[in-house]
Amino acid sequence: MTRPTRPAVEISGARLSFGERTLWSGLDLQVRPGEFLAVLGPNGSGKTSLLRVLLGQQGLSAGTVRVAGHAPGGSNPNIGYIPQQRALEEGLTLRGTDLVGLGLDGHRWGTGLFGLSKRRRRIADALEAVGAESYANSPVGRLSGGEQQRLRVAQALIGDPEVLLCDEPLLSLDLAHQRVVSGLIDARRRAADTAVLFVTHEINPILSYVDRVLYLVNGEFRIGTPDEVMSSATLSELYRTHVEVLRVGGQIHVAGAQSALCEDESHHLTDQVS
Ligand SMILES: Nc1ncnc2c1ncn2[C@@H]1O[C@H](COP(=O)(O)OP(=O)(O)OP(=O)(O)O)[C@@H](O)[C@H]1O
Repeated sequence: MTRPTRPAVEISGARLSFGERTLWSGLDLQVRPGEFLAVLGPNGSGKTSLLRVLLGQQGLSAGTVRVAGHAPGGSNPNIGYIPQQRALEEGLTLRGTDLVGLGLDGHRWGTGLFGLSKRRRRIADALEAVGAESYANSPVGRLSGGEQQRLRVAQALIGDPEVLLCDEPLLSLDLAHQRVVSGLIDARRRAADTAVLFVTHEINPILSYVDRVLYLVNGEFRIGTPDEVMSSATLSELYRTHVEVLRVGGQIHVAGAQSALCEDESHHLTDQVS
């Protein structure tokens, strides 16, 4: 599919405040078609809120935003969304094919036989792309976290979105599944020029895919390549305390500012021993 040449996401002069508290302000960001942007920052820095703004679920306090050429809100079939990983209820009898088919809602499909068979084909292709064919007819509540997550990726990608918003899609997946899921997302943006905004606490599993980082801390932010943003100088400035960034074996390890970063430590240790 040919993508428009305009930015996939355009954010200008954006501010989001709740009462006295400003999560971010003066945010200007343009995300290109096919670009992979990682959104990083400690708990409560406003990463999920940014996705909610792009989805039209949260209004800005100031500024403007356009996603796939439109103001957010309504159902926008040009946006794919992978929500934060939550285990689906065990008793849920919905099958994988049904879950993935929900991703086609908002798209126009004929109701005749042709429309239905086209829809079935589309669902089968999406399931195949994430390697989920073997469990596509099982009740989703009985599947493992990794299997459920593959189905969510298929659901988000089935409409061939221009913009893919991912909220911690690797959370609670083991390393092998982290690689599979992040690899699928990367493959799609390369093949179809899909812009990816990927909220995460841990950059290492996706480091080789990331073009730019948006790092949010305490009302401040930096935008740049991983080398520009993930440096001792930049993070020390952002956290207003000494932070040491080490590159070891192609991975980034952040030390210091323990209280602000403590949740990252277990992930770093996991990665180090792998
Ligand atoms: N509608 C709202 N009204 C008031 N406060 C809100 C609202 N939505 C979010 N917040 C607050 O804004 C802050 C940022 O929340 P957000 O979920 O965006 O952070 P986050 O960076 O995604 O955090 P985490 O890493 O913990 O998921 C939190 O302190 C949250 O309580």
